[in-house]
Amino acid sequence: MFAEVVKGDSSFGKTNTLLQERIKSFAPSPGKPFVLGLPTGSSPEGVYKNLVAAHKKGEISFKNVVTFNMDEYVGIPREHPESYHSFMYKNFFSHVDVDPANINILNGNAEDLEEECIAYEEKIKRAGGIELFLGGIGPDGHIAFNEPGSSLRSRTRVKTLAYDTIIANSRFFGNDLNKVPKMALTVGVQTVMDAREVVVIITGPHKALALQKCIEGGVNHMWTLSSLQWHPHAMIVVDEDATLELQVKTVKYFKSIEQVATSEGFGQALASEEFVLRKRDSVLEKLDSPKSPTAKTFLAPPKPGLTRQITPDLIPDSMHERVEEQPAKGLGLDGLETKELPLSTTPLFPAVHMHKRDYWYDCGYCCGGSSIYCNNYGFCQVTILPDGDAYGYCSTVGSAADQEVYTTAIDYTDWSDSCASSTLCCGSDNPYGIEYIFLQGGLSTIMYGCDSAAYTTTGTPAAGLVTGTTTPPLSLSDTAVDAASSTLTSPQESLSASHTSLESSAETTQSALTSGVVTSASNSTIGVDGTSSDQTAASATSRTDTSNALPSTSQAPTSASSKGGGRPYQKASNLATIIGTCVGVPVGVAALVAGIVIGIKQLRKP
Ligand SMILES: N[C@@H]1[C@@H](O)[C@H](O)[C@@H](COP(=O)(O)O)O[C@@H]1O
Repeated sequence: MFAEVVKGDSSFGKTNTLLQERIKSFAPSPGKPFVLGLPTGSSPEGVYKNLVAAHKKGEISFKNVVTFNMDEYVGIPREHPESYHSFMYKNFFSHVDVDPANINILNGNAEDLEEECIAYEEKIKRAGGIELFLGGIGPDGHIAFNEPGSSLRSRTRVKTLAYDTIIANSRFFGNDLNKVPKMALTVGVQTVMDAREVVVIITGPHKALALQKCIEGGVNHMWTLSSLQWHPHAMIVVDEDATLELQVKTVKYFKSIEQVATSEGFGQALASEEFVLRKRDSVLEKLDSPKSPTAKTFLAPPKPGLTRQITPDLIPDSMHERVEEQPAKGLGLDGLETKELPLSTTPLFPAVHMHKRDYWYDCGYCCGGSSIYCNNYGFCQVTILPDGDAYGYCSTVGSAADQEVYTTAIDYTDWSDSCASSTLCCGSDNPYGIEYIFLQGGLSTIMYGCDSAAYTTTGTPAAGLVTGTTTPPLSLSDTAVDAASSTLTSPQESLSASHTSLESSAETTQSALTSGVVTSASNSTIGVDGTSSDQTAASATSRTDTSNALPSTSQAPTSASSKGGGRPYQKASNLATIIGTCVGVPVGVAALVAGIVIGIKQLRKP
């Protein structure tokens, strides 16, 4: 696309000059008329004036010019002053020597409008196609009446006018929108594009946006003129006002290339089709000459016998069939030598997976008939660390003498700490029994033992170790097992986490004990006068008074010199809660009974 920026009215002069040049150089004759596409509107008015003037001066004849107008309103008589028929005769045809038989304008009053449009396309074709289409645009960038959204491949057809166009054209109808026809016949975008050359006049600031969209934007059916970007010979002649929305760079670019082209002697010349064809023939002749390296004889003919199936047989196969199953032994895919490395003898994980876990067994297991228990009121905890250490923990609340937390740590490998003749029972006579459990092979085997100061003797692992199945004698619940499995972590992580957990457990328990979590149940649940004779039963059952509470951390043995000679004392995280739960229920029940008894007594009072 070429845009020529001219000043004011000179746009008409330029276009006029160009048209005259084209017609003259074409040298039209009755057998070879110049086919000219023409627009209406104020934009081409000046061009028509100039052409008429030139004709009157004898500079140009339109005798052998065939014209095809772009468009016409539907529904207004051709004699209507604003019909495009009237416009064309008034502004051009009546003043030049054009043969009326060569004038083609769409008939907006045709009985069959579609037929009229099809016939129009056919007439253009029979006339040899349009040599030059002159055009203008609407403010919305439409060319002819190809309103926004028109197909860029459209051809002559009936078109509904856009509201913007009706408003724009109302100036010709006394500014009365109702008088503006709503339909028109128009050549299509493709009809314009088929012309050998397209020249469009765009003037005035009201068309600046359309010009910008068409030149700087992409090809878009909302600005149908933009289709000219595809045209090999399109020229837009604009005035300065129309360039207002263009980038300065764009305007300067077009101005500069025009200057260069003119100074180099190219101007806006457009060789005739005949000239181009002649040129092409002579070029082909040269190329085909036997002396030419591109002559046909130089092109190697296809080798005889070399045949190829036109359509290859489509034999379905699957990808795996195309790939070699096994690479050649000793060779990798990329041809590199490979060799099998022996499997490492060091397992990634120790055969025995130690799971860090605090096992709390409820009172039932510790006290109620379990062969492993601390004593009648024992709470047992075993913490197994990934390095194989197991921290045993046992506490009792049975009596003042038993209210001592016992702890020890036993190396997994150091079975001398185990009771050599363990029967898995620390025994009711051993108030400081320790249980420890090892989970082996993902809980498939459970090893457990029993240890206490009294029972610690030297012995072999087998003596103190009993292997069991997944149903541990301590009846680990499914939840406990699941939780144990979920604690599978790297030894380093587990070790560090377990230390952190143990530290925080100690703090939690300390704070729980100090804040009286254990006693709160008795205060709130019992709700009876502590001096009542019924309290004795309640407190005897519940053991929730602070005197019976577990010792604080400071009271617990903390060194290897404590009973059992174990490692530093470790507190359990939820010891207080468990105790609270264990003792809370009987306390609650007792309180309820006590309350009822007191209530009955009070009722009986006169
Ligand atoms: N159908 C015509 C177009 O062919 C013309 O280009 C346009 C612009 O008219 P003007 O030049 O008066 O602005 O008006 C009408 O919509």
